[in-house]
Amino acid sequence: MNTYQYLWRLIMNRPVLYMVNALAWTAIYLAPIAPGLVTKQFFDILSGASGLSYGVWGIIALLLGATLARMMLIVFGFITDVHTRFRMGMMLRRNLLEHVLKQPGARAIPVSPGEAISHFRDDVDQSEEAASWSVDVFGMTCFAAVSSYILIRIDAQMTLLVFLPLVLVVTAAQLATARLMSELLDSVFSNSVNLGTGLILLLAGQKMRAGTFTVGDFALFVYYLTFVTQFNSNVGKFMTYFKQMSVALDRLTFLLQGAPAKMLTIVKPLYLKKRAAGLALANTEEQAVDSADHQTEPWEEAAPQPARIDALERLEVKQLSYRFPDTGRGIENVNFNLARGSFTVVTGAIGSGKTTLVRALLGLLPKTSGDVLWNGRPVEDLGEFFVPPRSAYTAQVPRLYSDTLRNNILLGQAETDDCLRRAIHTAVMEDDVAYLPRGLDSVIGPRGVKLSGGQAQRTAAARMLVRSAELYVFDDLSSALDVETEQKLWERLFKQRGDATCLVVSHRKAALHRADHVIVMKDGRIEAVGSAEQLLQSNRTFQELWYGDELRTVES
Ligand SMILES: Nc1ncnc2c1ncn2[C@@H]1O[C@H](COP(=O)(O)OP(=O)(O)OP(=O)(O)O)[C@@H](O)[C@H]1O
Repeated sequence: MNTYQYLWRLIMNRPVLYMVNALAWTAIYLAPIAPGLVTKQFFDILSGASGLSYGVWGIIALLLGATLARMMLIVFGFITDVHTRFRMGMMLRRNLLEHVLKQPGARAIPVSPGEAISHFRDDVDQSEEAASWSVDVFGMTCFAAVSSYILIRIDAQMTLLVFLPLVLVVTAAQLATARLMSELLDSVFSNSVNLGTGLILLLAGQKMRAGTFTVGDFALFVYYLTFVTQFNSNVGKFMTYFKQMSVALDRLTFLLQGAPAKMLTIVKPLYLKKRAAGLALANTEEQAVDSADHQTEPWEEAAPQPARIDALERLEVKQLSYRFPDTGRGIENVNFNLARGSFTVVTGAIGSGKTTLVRALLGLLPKTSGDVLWNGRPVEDLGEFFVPPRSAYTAQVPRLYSDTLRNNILLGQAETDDCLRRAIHTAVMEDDVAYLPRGLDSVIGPRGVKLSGGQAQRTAAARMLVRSAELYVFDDLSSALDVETEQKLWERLFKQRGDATCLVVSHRKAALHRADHVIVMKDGRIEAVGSAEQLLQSNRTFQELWYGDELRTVES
């Protein structure tokens, strides 16, 4: 999709609303034609070049009426413009977000979250801006056409001088490279218009002396020139915005990671609340889209019933592989089974593939090959399947938000019974909550900066434990915990988990001791499987990890 097609598809998002907006702004830009002609008449009357047809008060009343009418048009134009822009921007953000949310969680965006947010904000704004200015350019072109027709009829030579700067502007904007900033273009525009004004003054003086040009004509030229100035700089602005829109399109397409750019502009319902006032037309369009795709708004539907799930008896992972496209590293042909109620620890040296394994299993990374079977049935879409109440997951790096501790843990889930208190207790957070100035209602700062590393990890654990799940997956939960706290955490978890199944990435003895099975990873493959006792006898990697941990404990 090139930039023209992108602009066209944005416009076709709400074609009727766009047309209403274009008509409103065309009327606004054409509005000065009438007061220009009235002004000419006024000065011609004063200088005696024309007879008195309306009277001076009549002319003043006409000017006031034209100004009032233009003001009302401008108010209407702003309303239509806001509606048009808002819907374009919402459509882009909605479609982009839908795409991102459907991607495997760990590869949802190809850039950092901060960069993605700025693409969502700035690139969408740039696109909206260019689309919105296309309306102004159309309106101003209509003004240029009508005014030049009137001016040519008065004096063709002078008209050329008025419109000469326009030609310069369009050429300058066309030649402008990415490095030529819009400020520089602006200065080119205003100076070329000043030049034009000077030339008109020089020529008008001569012609007025020769009697071929009236004071009214002069007033009309100067009056229209003001609007031609606007036209010049706005055409230039549109061209600059259009170029920026092309960059914005590239960035937004990059976020789609290979998906077709057309999906950005697919028209889908926005679920905007219907307004009592506002544009009847816009409402009609909204309703048309709504009735085509959806009969009711999501919040008007009955609350979704919790998914009926098939309790986990046995999870089988067969030949699971994933390779990172850039490094070629990852996991290769991983096979293991988890029985209901078992506690399995995945261990291995740094970079051996533990995180990649759990992420590929949960569909957070798109598996290259292999199968996952839940009670013997293959799971089609791992990312959609492995969510509460089937499974809950704590990532190695907790993702916390600038909100209260309570909201960070609940993450939108309703606070029922004493689930929150139990989750906090299992995650060994009760003392931290007691010491925080406002307890669970303390705001923890951007990314949870007000919490220590251990507190942040336990908050993430509480977030997972507050959800009841058949399968709990912990990725190196204890890396920022002291040995004593970690010991407590596993003890409490063992007491409270019932027959939930646990898959834990860890190299710590507190977890390894409790494991029914330990899986040792090396270079992306399973090197050995067994109990900690068996592996201590037979596996060198495991021995190194075990004694290395002991050494670290002694040193600390
Ligand atoms: N985002 C990534 N892009 C490319 N390669 C990656 C990426 N993440 C991990 N890898 C590579 O994949 C391999 C497995 O990494 P992984 O993070 O799964 O190891 P790990 O055993 O979990 O390590 P750690 O103990 O540090 O968490 C490593 O060689 C690593 O360099």
